[in-house]
Amino acid sequence: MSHEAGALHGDFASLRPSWLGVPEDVNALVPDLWPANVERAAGTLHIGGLSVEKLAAEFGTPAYVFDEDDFRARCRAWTEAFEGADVFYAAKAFCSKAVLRAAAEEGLSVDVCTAGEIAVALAAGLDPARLGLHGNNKSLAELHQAVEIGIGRIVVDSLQEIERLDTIAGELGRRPMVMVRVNVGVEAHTHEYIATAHEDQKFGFSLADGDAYEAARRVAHADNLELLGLHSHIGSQIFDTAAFEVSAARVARLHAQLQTDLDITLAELDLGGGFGMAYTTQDDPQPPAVIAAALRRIVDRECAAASIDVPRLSIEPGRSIVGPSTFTLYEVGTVKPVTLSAGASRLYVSVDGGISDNIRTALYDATYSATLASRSSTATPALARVVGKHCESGDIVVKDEFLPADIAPGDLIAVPGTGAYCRSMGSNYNHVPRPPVVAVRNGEARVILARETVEDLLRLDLG
Ligand SMILES: Cc1ncc(COP(=O)(O)O)c(C=O)c1O
Ligand SMILES: N[C@@H](CCCC[NH3+])C(=O)O
Repeated sequence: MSHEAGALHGDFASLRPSWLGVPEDVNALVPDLWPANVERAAGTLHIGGLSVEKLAAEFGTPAYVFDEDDFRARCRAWTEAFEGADVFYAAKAFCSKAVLRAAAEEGLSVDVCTAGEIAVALAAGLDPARLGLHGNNKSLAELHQAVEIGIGRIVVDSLQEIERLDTIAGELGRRPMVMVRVNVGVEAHTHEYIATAHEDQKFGFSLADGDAYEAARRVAHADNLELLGLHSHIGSQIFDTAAFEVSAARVARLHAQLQTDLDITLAELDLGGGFGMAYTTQDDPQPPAVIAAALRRIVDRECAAASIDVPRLSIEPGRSIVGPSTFTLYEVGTVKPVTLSAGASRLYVSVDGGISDNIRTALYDATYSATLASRSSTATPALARVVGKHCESGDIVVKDEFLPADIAPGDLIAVPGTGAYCRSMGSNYNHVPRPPVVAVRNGEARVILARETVEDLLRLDLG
């Protein structure tokens, strides 16, 4: 069945965002939105030479399809741009043994923020000294474990935590490396829920009211803690280099002030993560080299002004490394044209996943794109919305996209840019089991995170 009639009729322009143009070729893949090894061959989407139909037949849908070489190349792009600095892969973006191991093989350290993420890193065989532990409410057990196994750095987030950590370290006879998370007060241009350095939120110590200074002073004077340096992270999915620059300048100034006032040397300065990636044509991320040059320039300038040595830098990108490396493969179930005002219609394309495998659209109003993956089509582009199978009208995966008007049940569609904060924030709402992650490398596919099953869910239901 074709929905061509009406697809481009009526006042449909008012239904789509201004940046979304009608594509000349609805089968074309917008470069930069797809993992490096994805192409359309004989009509069908392929990754590393494997067709999505073959992947769907072998692993089922929905499935996250991960381009491992793309991920590794992005790891290297950050380590090369930040040569001489430490790059921590932020495991919260996506955490599995294979991915943490790959990051470590490419020379990255790993940022973890719970006992669960620590467990995966240890199970992957990572050296605890290459882990950094974050969190605004780490439990006593988490702090104890971190000190006991010799985690490389613990980023403290409250005065209570400094006391707790000092006590635990004393009891264990250890002296952990500590960083102080500074809230630099930068209003980052991103969704409110993923900005972390405006004043009214839970992370870090305020720079403006002196809390950060006091926290660093207390760590420096604690009996059992070693002050490694300061840490700042202003939020996530940020494109504005100026926001990173202002933040780096502020935290570098505090770094210099503490060195002078307390007559100590702070070995390291961590500038956090949050670098944006492209989800649609409206996103234009800066390459790592540009970001690195801008940040280095600021830190060098501040250190020169204070006549102090430039500290070792570290950063913590998550999304910008793993996000673009993955697409989600769905099967289309039902296709429903919905007539809206002025006679225009929108095609509701329902897929076999939804808010349970990608909550970002609902939670942050995030934008994604999609393509018909199992074949190409000569049909007219129709304004479509990709929705899930959940009992929730906000269950939207892709809010606005042009898909061929002949899209039909049984077709496969692919949504790129789903490597970060999709599987890791997944749920089993409506008892929909979480999809697997299938890694493709050297023309071979393997499951690195298994599909959850209904049996898994029933096992937890004790009656
Ligand atoms: C402390 C910290 N570091 C790193 C990250 C990673 O951010 P992103 O995935 O946006 O690079 C986050 C998440 O925002 C974070 O809270
Ligand atoms: N979960 C958020 C990012 C928060 C990152 C952690 N501080 C997202 O999907 O964009």
